[in-house]
Amino acid sequence: MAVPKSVLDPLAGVRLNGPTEGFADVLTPAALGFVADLHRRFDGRRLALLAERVARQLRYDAGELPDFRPDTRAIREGDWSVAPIPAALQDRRVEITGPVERKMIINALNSGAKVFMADFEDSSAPTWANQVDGQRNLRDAVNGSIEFTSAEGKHYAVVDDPAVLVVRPRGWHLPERHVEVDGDVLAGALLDFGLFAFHNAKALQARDRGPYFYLPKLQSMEEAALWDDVMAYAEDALELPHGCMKATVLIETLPAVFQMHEILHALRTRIVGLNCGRWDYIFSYLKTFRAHADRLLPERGQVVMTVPFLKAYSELLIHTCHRRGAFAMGGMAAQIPIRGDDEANEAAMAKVRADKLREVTAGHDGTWVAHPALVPIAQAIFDEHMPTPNQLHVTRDDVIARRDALIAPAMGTVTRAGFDNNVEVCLRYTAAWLDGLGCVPIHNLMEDAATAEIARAQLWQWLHHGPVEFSDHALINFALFDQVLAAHTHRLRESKHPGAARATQAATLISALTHASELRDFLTLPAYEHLV
Ligand SMILES: CC(=O)SCCNC(=O)CCNC(=O)[C@H](O)C(C)(C)COP(=O)(O)OP(=O)(O)OC[C@H]1O[C@@H](n2cnc3c(N)ncnc32)[C@H](O)[C@@H]1OP(=O)(O)O
Ligand SMILES: O=CC(=O)O
Ligand SMILES: [Mg+2]
Repeated sequence: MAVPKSVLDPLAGVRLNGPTEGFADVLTPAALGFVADLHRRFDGRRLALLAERVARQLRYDAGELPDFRPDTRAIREGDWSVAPIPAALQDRRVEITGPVERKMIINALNSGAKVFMADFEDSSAPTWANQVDGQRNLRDAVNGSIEFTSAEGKHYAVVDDPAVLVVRPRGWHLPERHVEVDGDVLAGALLDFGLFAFHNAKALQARDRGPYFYLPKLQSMEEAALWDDVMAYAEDALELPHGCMKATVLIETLPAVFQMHEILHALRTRIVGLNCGRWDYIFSYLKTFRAHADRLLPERGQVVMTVPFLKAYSELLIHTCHRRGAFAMGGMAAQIPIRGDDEANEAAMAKVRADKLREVTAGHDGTWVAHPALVPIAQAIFDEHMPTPNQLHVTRDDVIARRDALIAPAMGTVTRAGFDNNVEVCLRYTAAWLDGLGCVPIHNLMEDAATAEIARAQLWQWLHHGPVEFSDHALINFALFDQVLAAHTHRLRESKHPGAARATQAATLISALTHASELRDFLTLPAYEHLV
């Protein structure tokens, strides 16, 4: 591996605040020097873009509504396409996602899915050990040496023709406090991207696969351009061909839906597609309109992809991508297999099938699943309705970009059960996350950082924009919230659920965030203060 020329004294100015024992093979001086170099070149821009997010949100709080940008009209109306897409990514009909845990990586690579998105974001709790072990696991997956033996003696190894690996680093907002450069805390995104690229890009490039990334939670084309510059610099520094690092961007914030052409354009030499990250998108809708009492959402179960603002978003994404030669990936249905109850399982699988059928017939080129058992289900539907590797030819010229449709309020109700479920999910997810688990099943649904954030943001809105009524006309109030939270905290503490030992700590956090007069941007930022 060539060491970037700029890294003359790799460790000068780098301080590790986490344990290093057992991590030396990942945290090599050259790898850390590379990451520090990225920090010095790009962190100032990252911080400025995060400040722009705050300023943008203040404008929304003051009544402004998100809209298409007048200054980028030429990009939207111009005639251009993204660069050709590599063979390994031409057929992405089913993508499995999951945290960077060793056994799950092997299971995901073997799942039969075309792509495995290895996730340092929504499904990962960024403990220092999770981050560094995750990098080692991915390096071993790339070099073909990954194996695992469970406590029960079951052996795991990767089969022939595994899924294509795509890595999702953390979003721009998350810090990695275990690494400081020149006294600044490193960005989680730069650590995840930097270590993965440093250890694997060349090896991947040498095969018919490459260094491929999913980029989460972007709000603007400038944030996309920052990623483009980081990747271009990394390609030079690691002596890789320009454009070999490929990106798929999640459109999972409300501001970003108004800049899809612009984001594709900013990354046009390396972007492969956009993905409908529906859960964060709903969370972002809630956050963007945190001061708009006329745009509260009904309970989570009613905010499905056929609700007008979500339908408008997914269809505009398909139309935009296909106009530019990029793939329009679908998203994640939250249902997972239910063991021991055939009827409930069949009902859950029917919901997954319906969701995938909607996606493929709308024109999506592929979709996400959360669990290996869902791969054949999603694949059967895409195989039946998408005989070609993708459907770039489905242009969806019927779709018109209309601001009001993209922000339309959603009708529905809040039931006592929906309120109770939001409290339970917030609490149990936060407790599991504090215990180092970033994705857990709760009542047979996958819950991760994005789905839990919806629950948290909704509770805040219903309580602060009151009086909000339940469907039975009783009022939602803080006394009830406190009572329901206390009951769930007690139940969790007594249970064997993940995070049971963290129940009280999680409850204190959720209570503070819900009572606070301002809706905080991310649950994971204050929670990170408590993570080891
Ligand atoms: C909003 C978004 O960002 S979506 C993307 C982020 N979310 C995700 O990636 C979801 C990932 N999924 C998961 O973490 C898990 O499926 C959960 C937590 C939802 C459920 O996990 P479990 O309850 O352990 O599932 P279950 O017990 O049915 O697992 C059965 C087997 O499948 C494996 N498995 C389950 N999900 C996955 C996965 N996503 N990838 C790889 N293997 C998996 C398990 O490791 C287990 O393997 P084993 O039989 O060899 O021991
Ligand atoms: O990252 C995906 C989402 O739905 O959020
Ligand atoms: Mg997300």
